[in-house]
Amino acid sequence: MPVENLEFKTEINQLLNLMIHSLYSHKEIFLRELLSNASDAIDKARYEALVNSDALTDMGDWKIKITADKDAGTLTISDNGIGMTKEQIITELGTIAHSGTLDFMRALKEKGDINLIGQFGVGFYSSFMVADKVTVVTKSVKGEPAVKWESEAKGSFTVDDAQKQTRGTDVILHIKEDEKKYLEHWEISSIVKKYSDYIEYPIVMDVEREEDSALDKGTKVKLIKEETLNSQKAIWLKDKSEITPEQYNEFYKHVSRDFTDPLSVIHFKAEGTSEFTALIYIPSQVPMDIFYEQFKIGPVLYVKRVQIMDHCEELVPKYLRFVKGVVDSSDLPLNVSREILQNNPHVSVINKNITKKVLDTLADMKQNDIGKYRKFYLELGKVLKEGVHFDFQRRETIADLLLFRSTKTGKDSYTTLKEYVDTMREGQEEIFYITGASYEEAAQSPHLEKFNDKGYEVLFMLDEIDDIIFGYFEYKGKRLKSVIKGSFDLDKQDEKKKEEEGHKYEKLLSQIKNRLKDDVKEVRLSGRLKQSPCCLVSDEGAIDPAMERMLRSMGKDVPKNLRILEINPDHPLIETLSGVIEKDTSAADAVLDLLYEQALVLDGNKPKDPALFAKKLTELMLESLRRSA
Ligand SMILES: Nc1ncnc2c1ncn2[C@@H]1O[C@H](COP(=O)(O)OP(=O)(O)OP(=O)(O)O)[C@@H](O)[C@H]1O
Repeated sequence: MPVENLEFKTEINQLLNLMIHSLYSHKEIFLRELLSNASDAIDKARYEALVNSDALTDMGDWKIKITADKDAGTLTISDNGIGMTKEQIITELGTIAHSGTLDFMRALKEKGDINLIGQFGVGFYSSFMVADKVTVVTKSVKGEPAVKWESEAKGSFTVDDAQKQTRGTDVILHIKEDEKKYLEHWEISSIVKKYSDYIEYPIVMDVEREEDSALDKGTKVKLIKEETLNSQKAIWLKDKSEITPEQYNEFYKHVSRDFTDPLSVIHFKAEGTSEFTALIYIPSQVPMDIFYEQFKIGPVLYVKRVQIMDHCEELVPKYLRFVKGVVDSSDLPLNVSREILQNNPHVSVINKNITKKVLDTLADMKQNDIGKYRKFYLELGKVLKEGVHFDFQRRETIADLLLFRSTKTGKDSYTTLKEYVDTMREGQEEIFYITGASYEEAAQSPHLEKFNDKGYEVLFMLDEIDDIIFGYFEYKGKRLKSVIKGSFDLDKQDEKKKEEEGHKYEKLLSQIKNRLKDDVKEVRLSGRLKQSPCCLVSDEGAIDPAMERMLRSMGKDVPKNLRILEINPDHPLIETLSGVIEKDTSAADAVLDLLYEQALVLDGNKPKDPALFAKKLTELMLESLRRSA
């Protein structure tokens, strides 16, 4: 076939430009990435051989070979893995941008930090940090002719026929003039030890050694010997005492594609009805895409040391989707399918065990190292708390792990549900909470006035999903109740007073109802206001306004939900207004409109008609200035 010249996809081009000009200080990671690709390719071939016995005849002797040719200035990484067909190599290495690349470019734009590279699957392209040209020669397990891919990362790559008899891939790096140290045996060997020691296939290299000659005693001869650079033992199968914290961290970076050290390591072996080993990590940073649908959930699944699946979502509940790691089961069949996984008793035992271990680890951290726990919570608490809604059995255990700011903690401290309940006012039957977009917004809400006045603590719920999670939750027999929904009478005296005032304000209430009939469903006297004249509240079972706004911003069709306007009978504005309306029913209509618009603003909304609102305010300001002029 003639040589084909193809263009890289735009995003890949941008990435390649970055790689070529990168000042990133850990360029050595290119080798880690290529060895990891080689190991993945062997995993795939090995799996293929196991489930499809016709596919590979020469299975076994799996190996990754590194060859440094100082004369040619090339470093070659060869594997006898699955290989690529022509079609695959064009898509995989040029025309589709893997999600890792896209996420990396996006993160780079936001944070401008090349160090983020370790977090994303930009693996192969990191070769261009040390090479000015890369050639890939590969032969697929599918038996198609071998292909050669080549590029200098200048916008395009070529694809051509190649001569290669054996299955697998050779990645040949033409090392840049100033990166020649990567052709040295000691350098390569130390990088392999540092990053890729746990790779379970031998990573070998030909090394020249001087040895005593067997033929001519007393003389030395130079011999080329193949040496294995890695210890090859799957880290999760080693004894804990044999593993250093650095090795644990390095392996974490390998499985998670995160470049920061993990927050916690959980390594355990289960024996009994189900036999498995798990090496699970809690990350220290929230993964960028954790709230996207395409986020890959679950640890890598191995069955008897054979990698079966990159991410096995059946092994962890969704609210623990931030955990990364490896599970190696001795009970599952090698050709395990998604259907088998969904109904397999061993899988549910593993899931239960991991869930318990992670929750226990978090509880322990919270108890013994609250600083570290807060760091975890600020990053990942939002995901963990989904468990209160979805994991009925463990909802109180998870609830005990949650931290809240409240009207009593201030901005920088936290309380827990347990502390809240332990210090509840006598006779208080419910746990009060307020939703809001920020601490400041919630803290200044008029809905809190009476609660503050009477000394009731109110928890702040600042994530959009909070109302859904906590709206129907009971903790130790106490219901959680939103202070912006339903009506409140915080003491018996208030109730009586409201009855009397209801009579006094009858005309005012009916006039407001009349004036705002299209905007609010009800107008009533408030039991929760102290300083403000009015506020908007929802019915007990209604959707939270923050949630409603979020759904609308996502383009969802949410039915219009009329709110209730509550007015404060003790506020001088309301009293004066009532006096005016008693004399002339419609004399204060403009003020009633403003009152409603103001309640909307306080609620985090725009006024109904911002231009009209501004005009009315201007008129009022002018009037007041004229009076004092
Ligand atoms: N040695 C290899 N043998 C077979 N296929 C390979 C090899 N190296 C790369 N590939 C193919 O090229 C694709 C792109 O590789 P790249 O390193 O850029 O990203 P990735 O490995 O998919 O992502 P990540 O680095 O997150 O694992 C791989 O998914 C794989 O399909």
